[in-house]
This record gives sequence, structure tokens and C-alpha cells, in this order.
Amino acid sequence: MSTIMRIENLRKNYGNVQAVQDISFSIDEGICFGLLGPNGAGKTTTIEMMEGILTPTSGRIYFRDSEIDHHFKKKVGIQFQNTALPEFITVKETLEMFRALYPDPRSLDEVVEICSLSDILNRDNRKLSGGQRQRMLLGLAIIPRPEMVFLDEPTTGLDPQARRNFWQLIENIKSEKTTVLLTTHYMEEAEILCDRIAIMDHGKLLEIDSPDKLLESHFDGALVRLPHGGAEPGGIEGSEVKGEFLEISTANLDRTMKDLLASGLNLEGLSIKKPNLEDLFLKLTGESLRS
Ligand SMILES: Nc1ncnc2c1ncn2[C@@H]1O[C@H](COP(=O)(O)OP(=O)(O)OP(=O)(O)O)[C@@H](O)[C@H]1O
Repeated sequence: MSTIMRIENLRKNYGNVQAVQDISFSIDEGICFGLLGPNGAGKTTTIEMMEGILTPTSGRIYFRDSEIDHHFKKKVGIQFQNTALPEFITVKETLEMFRALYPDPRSLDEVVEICSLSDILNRDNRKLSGGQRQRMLLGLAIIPRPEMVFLDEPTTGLDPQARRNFWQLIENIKSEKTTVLLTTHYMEEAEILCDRIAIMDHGKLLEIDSPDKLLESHFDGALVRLPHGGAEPGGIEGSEVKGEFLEISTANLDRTMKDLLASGLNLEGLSIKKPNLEDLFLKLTGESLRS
């Protein structure tokens, strides 16, 4: 697989705020790459530098081995969150208006199909729900047949059903061999959509790999969690105190359960689960992603 985009030692300072602190990574062509982190982690700053909208304080950004310049913008699609859609015209009229701006636009039918827009084509832009608006903005981003699309928190604020519908559109875009860079707060979303993820916090890159490999490298098998209620949880192999909880990442659940029963701890509230990215984030940063 060839690299479509690469960033090297990227930094961005806003006055005294070091929003992005020396991060480097590359993105393979055709994948969905997720940039994850809590509020203020530096995701938007990073993606805006990669889009060529924001000038880095230092560092380099390459698209297919060339540093990004104004030609690069013709090859990528950006789903802008704050795009002011023209009022008093329909979705279809808006798509046609944008199609007229490009030399070789996707056909209307293609955009409608990829972004599931058929049910809202004749709707006035002012009447779109949050999820419909996101579908429409994605449609606008893919009109010029971009090689890569940038989606900055496209599902924030959507209800769970609208969020799931949007995931399907991202899958559609991927199946067209378009590379996707997605930022999100939602670990579940990243686990489902992303082939590779970078986890950021406080402007720094904490981890980068495929979701499966990240989980494999940080957890043994099952994750047992128990409210410790202030009790001293000594003698249980692999146990760590995480806030109000005792956490045990274990490859031998039988043994862990025996240890717990023998410990005399109150086991009320005990849960056993397959670890997910949310657990990984908690492990890496000591805080919940959506705190
Ligand atoms: N224009 C700006 N001026 C000053 N500080 C800024 C500016 N933009 C962002 N910051 C600061 O830079 C840091 C990173 O912000 P950024 O928006 O990149 O984070 P984020 O991960 O996208 O967060 P969110 O999920 O809330 O969008 C934060 O501390 C933020 O307050």
C-alpha cells in the first residue's frame, strides 16, 4: 500500500498554547484513518494544518511525496462543519450549483447514491435535520472526485441512528477507494470505521496502530472491573486502581475470579468485558474520553 499523506514534526502554537506538539505519522492510500482524542486534544488543529487551511508553526506536510501547495487542494475534499448553505434552494439545486464549479464533477446520481440523498433532494436547505445536513455536506465534499476526504467530527451532535447512517456513507466512500481522515470523540465509531488510529491528548500523539493491534498490545484478554469502595485490593495479579475502580486485565479469567473470591472484596458491581478503545483511552490518559 502506498502512502498518500505524511506529516513530519508538526507543531502549532497559539501564543502560549502548544496545541500540537511535534507529531509525525503517515496515512496509507485507501484506508480510513482516525484521529482521536478528547476536547482540546489538538485534532482540529492537526486536521486543519493537513487540509492546508492553517499554517503550522513548524514541521512538514506531504501529499504523495510533495509538500502540500495550492494544487493539493484540488485533490482533496473537505467536509466543512460551518458551511453556510444557500437558503431558499433545494438540496438538488445546491448539488448542481457546486457541480458547476468543477471541471470533472461526479454525476448527480453518483453523489446521491454514495451519500443517500434521494429522500431529501427536493428539500429546502433550511429544513434539513443535523444528520441530513451532514449527508449533504459530505455530498458537496465528494463532488470533485477527491483522492482523500477530511471529516472533522462529522457525527458530533447526531442522534445514534443518524450517526449509524453516516457510518454507512463513510463505508461507501471507502469502497470507492477514497482515503478518509476522520476525527472523532467516539471510540466506538473509530473501532467500527477505522483501519488505523492515532490517539492524541494535550497536543501529543499517544499511540498509533490498527484498533486490534492497539487492544492486543495493551490488554491480555478480558477486562474485569470492580468498584473498590476504598478497600485495599492487594494480592490480585494484574490489578490496577483506576479512580473508583479496580481494573484487572487478564488472560486467565478463572484464576482472576478465584483470586477475587479469595480476596474478601465486595464483588457487587463487578463487570467482565472484552476491552475496547474506550478502555484503552482510559488506560492511556487516566480519564474517560467523554468526561
Ligand atoms: N484559534 C485559537 N486560538 C487559541 N487557542 C486555540 C485556537 N484554536 C484552538 N486553540 C487551543 O488549542 C488546543 C487544541 O484545540 P483543537 O481545537 O485543535 O482541539 P480538538 O481536539 O479539535 O478539540 P475539540 O474536540 O473540542 O474540537 C486547545 O487548547 C484549544 O483551546
